[in-house]
Amino acid sequence: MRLERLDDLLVDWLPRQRWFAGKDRAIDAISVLYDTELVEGDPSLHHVIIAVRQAGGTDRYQVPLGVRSELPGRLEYAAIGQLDDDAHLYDAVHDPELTRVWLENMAGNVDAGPLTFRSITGIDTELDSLASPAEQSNTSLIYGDAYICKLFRRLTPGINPDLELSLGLARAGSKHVPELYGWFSSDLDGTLSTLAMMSEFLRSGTDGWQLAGTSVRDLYAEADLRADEVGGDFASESERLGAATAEVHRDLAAAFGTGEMPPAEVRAVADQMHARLVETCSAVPQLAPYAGRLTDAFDALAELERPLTVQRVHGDYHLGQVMRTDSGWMLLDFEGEPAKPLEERRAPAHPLRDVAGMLRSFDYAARHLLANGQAIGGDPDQLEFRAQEWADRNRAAFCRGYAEAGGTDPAANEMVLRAFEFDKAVYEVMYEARNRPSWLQIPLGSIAALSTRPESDYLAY
Ligand SMILES: Nc1ncnc2c1ncn2[C@@H]1O[C@H](COP(=O)(O)OP(=O)(O)O)[C@@H](O)[C@H]1O
Ligand SMILES: O=P(O)(O)O[C@H]1O[C@H](CO)[C@@H](O[C@H]2O[C@H](CO)[C@@H](O)[C@H](O)[C@H]2O)[C@H](O)[C@H]1O
Repeated sequence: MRLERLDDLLVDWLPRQRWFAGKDRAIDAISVLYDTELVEGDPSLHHVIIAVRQAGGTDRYQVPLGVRSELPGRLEYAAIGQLDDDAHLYDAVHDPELTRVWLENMAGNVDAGPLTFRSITGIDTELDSLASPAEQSNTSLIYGDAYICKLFRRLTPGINPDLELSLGLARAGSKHVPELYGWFSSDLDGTLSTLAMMSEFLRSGTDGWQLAGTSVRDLYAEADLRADEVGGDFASESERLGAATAEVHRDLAAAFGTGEMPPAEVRAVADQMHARLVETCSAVPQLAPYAGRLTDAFDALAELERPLTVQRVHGDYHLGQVMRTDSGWMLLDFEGEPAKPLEERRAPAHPLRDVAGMLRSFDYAARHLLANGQAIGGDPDQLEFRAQEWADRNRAAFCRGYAEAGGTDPAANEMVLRAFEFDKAVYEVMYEARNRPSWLQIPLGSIAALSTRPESDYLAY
C-alpha cells in the first residue's frame, strides 16, 4: 500500500472513532507496525497494526483497511480518505466482501505474516458480516445470525483475558458462556497477542440492563405497588442470574485453580481501597461526608486475620455484561476493566468482587430513571424508597441464588462483600463525575443509603 498519505488520513479519522482511547490528546506520530495484505486486488484488505504516539505514551491499534478504486455509495460512511486518485481508503470492518477472509482463515488455521488464525470447530465461511452498532470499546462483527466476532481495537501484548477465560470455560464445559469458535492473533513485541475472537451469536438474547430497566419502569408505572406486586418483578431472574454466576465461578476455579491470599496481601488490597477513597474525596467533595463510614468498612477488611480464597473472576461484572437467552443467563466479556494493566486484570481475586459488581448494578438499575430526571411523577422521597426496595429485593435474590448454587455465601461474608461494594461505588463516583455528571447521584445515593444502614441490615430485604 502507498503509505505516504496514510498518517494524515488516520490523524483525522482516529479521534472520531468510539474505540480510540486517546481522544483527549493530540496525536504526535503514527507508525505502521504491520501491514499484511490478506485480500489482493480491487477491493484489497490490508490488516494493519499501528502505533500511535501521544502525550502519556504509545498505544497500538488494530485497523483493518480496505482499498478500492471506486467507493460504492453503501461504503461511503466508512470512508477514511483518498490515498490517490484511484485508491479510496475505508474501514474494512464495514465491507462483507473483505471480512469473509477472516472466516476463511480461521476455518483453515492459516498463518499469514505475523498473523495466526485458529478455529476449534467447523466454521461456515459463506456468511456476510454486519458491524454491530453497539456503543463499545471494541468492534464486533455479526456474521449472518450465527457468529459474533469481536475485534480488539487497542492492543495489549499477550493473550486477551476474554479469550483466555472463554477457552478455560469451554474446557470446563460451562453452559453459561457462548460457544467459542475461533480467534486470531498477531506478534506484538515478540509475544503472540489476541486480535479477535469469534463466538456463537446469541440471537435470542436480551441484555440484563434492558430487562432490569423494564422491570423498574413497570414498578414506577404503578403508583403504590411494591416490587414484588408488579407484573414485571425481576427477582426470580435475579436469583437465576446469581446461580449462573456461581456456576461460572465454579467452572473458572476448575479451569484455572484457586489460591490463598494471605492477610498481609488482603491489607494491601484494603490500602488501595483507602487510597482511592482519599483521591476521590478530593476530586468529588460530595463524597466526603461518607468517608468515615467507608473507611470503617475498608479497615474491617484490613483487619481480617484469615486468608481469602482467590481465583480468576469476571472482573468487570454488571447487568450490561449478561444476556438472558431461551436457555438461561449467559455471561459475556471476560476482559476485566479495560483501563487496568493486563497483569492486574489476570490476577486472581475474591469471587465476591464480581458479586459486589452486580449488586452495584441493581442499585444503578433502580436509581437511573430518577437520576435522569425522566418524567416520573410522585414524591421524591417515596420514589427513593421504592427504588431502594426494588434494589434490595433483587440484590437479596441474586445473593440467594448465588449461595444456593454453591458460591461463597454473601450473607456469611458481608464484611468482605461490603468492602468490595463500597470500593466499586467509590470508583463509580469518580467515573460518573468524569463521564456522566448527571448520574453522579446514583453511586452517591447508594453510598448514603448503604453506609447509614446498620451493618446487620446490609443485605436485608
Ligand atoms: N455472543 C453474543 N451474542 C449476542 N450479542 C452479543 C454477544 N456478545 C456480545 N454481544 C453484544 O455486544 C455488546 C458488546 O459486547 P462486549 O463483549 O461487552 O464488547 P466490549 O468489550 O467492546 O464492550 C454486548 O453488550 C451485547 O449486547
Ligand atoms: O462496561 P465498561 O467496561 O465500559 O465499564 C464502564 O462503564 C460502565 C457503564 O456502562 C460503568 O458501569 C456503571 O454503569 C452501569 C450502567 O450504565 C451499571 O450497570 C454499573 O453497575 C455501573 O458500575 C462501569 O463502572 C465503567 O467501568
